[in-house]
Amino acid sequence: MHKVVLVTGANSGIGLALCERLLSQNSQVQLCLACRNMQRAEAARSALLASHSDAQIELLRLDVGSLRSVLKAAEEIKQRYNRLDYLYLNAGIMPNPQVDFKALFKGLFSSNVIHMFATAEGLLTQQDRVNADGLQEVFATNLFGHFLLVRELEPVLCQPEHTTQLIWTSSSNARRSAFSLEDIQHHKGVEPYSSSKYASDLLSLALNRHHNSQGLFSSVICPGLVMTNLTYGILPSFFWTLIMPVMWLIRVFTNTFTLTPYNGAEALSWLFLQRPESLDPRAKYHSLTSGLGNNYTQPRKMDLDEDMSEALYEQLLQLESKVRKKMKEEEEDLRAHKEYLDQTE
Ligand SMILES: NC(=O)C1=CN([C@@H]2O[C@H](COP(=O)(O)OP(=O)(O)OC[C@H]3O[C@@H](n4cnc5c(N)ncnc54)[C@H](OP(=O)(O)O)[C@@H]3O)[C@@H](O)[C@H]2O)C=CC1
Ligand SMILES: CC(C)=CCC[C@@H](C)[C@H]1CC[C@H]2C3=C(CC[C@]12C)[C@@]1(C)CCC(=O)C[C@@H]1CC3
Repeated sequence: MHKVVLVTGANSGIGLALCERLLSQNSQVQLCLACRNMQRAEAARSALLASHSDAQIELLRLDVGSLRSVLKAAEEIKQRYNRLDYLYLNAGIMPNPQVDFKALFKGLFSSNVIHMFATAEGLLTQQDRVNADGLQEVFATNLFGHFLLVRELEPVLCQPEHTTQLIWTSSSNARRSAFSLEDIQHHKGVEPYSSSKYASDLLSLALNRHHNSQGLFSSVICPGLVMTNLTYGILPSFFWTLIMPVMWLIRVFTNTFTLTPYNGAEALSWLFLQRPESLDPRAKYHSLTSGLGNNYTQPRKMDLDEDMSEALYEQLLQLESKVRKKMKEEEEDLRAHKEYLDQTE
C-alpha cells in the first residue's frame, strides 16, 4: 500500500527539500503539501513534478497559526484519507529576529565558541505578537496549531492495526531555560522561538507516553543551520553568501552547519526509513554534515523532565478546551446576530 505523508510548511526550505527527498526514496509515496499560501503550494508542486513527473502530490490549505484553519484542514484530511503514515510537523516562524553582535564578537574569543555557533545561545532574540486568536504568534504557529491538528486527527492517527509517525522539526536553539511552565506561550520573554521549540521536545515525549500503545509514535529532529527564508530573515541573503567560505570552515569544527535544505532534511528522511518502535523518545535526531560534506543522522539525548512534559501536556489540553469554548461562543453569537438581521429585514 502507498504511504500517505503530510508535510506542514512544505512549500519552501527544509519542508520542500524533504518532499523532494521522499519522492526520490519512494516514488509511490502519496504526498500532501499542507501550506497556508496556495500559490506557493502550487509552485512547490510544479517544482516537485518537474523532477518526479508521476508523483502523487495533493495540496491542502492549512495555516497552522489559525485555529479555524487547523480545524477546517483536519476535517478535509479526515475526508480525503482514512490513514496517515507520516505527519511531518515542520512549519515554523521566527519573527523579527535580532542578533546580539556584541555577544557574537565576545563569544568568538571564548571557549564556548563551537557551542555558540551550534545553538545560537545568547545570540538571538525575537519580537512576538498576539495573533487574531489571542495567542502568542510563535507559540501558536510552532506548537499549538500543530498540537490541535494532532488532537483533531487522533481517530486517523491512532489506529492499532498500523503505526503512524509524527515528526517535529525542532531546533538546536530549543533551550530549557527559555521555557517556563508558568508562561508556556512566552508572553514575557524575548526568546519565543527557543521556548516553542523546547515545548515541542517536551510535547513529543508526552505524546509518546499517551499514544504509543495506540500505534502513534512521535520524534523530534534538528536540521542544523540551514539557508532558508527563515535564516534570510535573520541576516540578508547576500551577507550569508558573502560569509559562505567562513561557514564551510566552521563546518569543519561543528557538523551542525548543514547549510543546504537538502542536508537539513537528512534526519527527516532518515526517520522515514526507521521502524518507529526502534526510536528513542528522549533523543533528538540531528541532521549533520561533515567538513567533507557527508550527511548523516545522529541521535542526541535531550534535556527533558517527564513531569514537566506531562504538565505541559495538561496545560495544552486545558488551553484547547478554552479555545474550543471561545470559538463555539463566537459562532453562536454570529448565528444569533444573523437571525436578528433576518428578522429585522
Ligand atoms: N533554517 C534553519 O536553520 C532551521 C530551521 N528550523 C525549523 O525548520 C522548519 C522549517 O523552516 P525553514 O525551512 O528553515 O524555513 P522556511 O521559512 O523556508 O519554511 C517555513 C515553512 O513554514 C511555513 N509556515 C510558516 N508559518 C506558517 C503557518 N502559519 N501555516 C502554515 N505554514 C506556515 C512557511 O510557509 P510560507 O512560505 O507561507 O511562509 C514555509 O513553508 C521550521 O520549523 C524552523 O523552525 C530549525 C532549525 C534550524
Ligand atoms: C560568522 C557567522 C557564521 C555569523 C553568523 C552568526 C549568527 C547570525 C548565527 C550563528 C549561529 C546561528 C544559528 C541560527 C541563526 C543564525 C546564527 C545565530 C539558528 C538559531 C537558526 C534557527 C534555528 O533553529 C537554530 C539555528 C542555530 C544556529
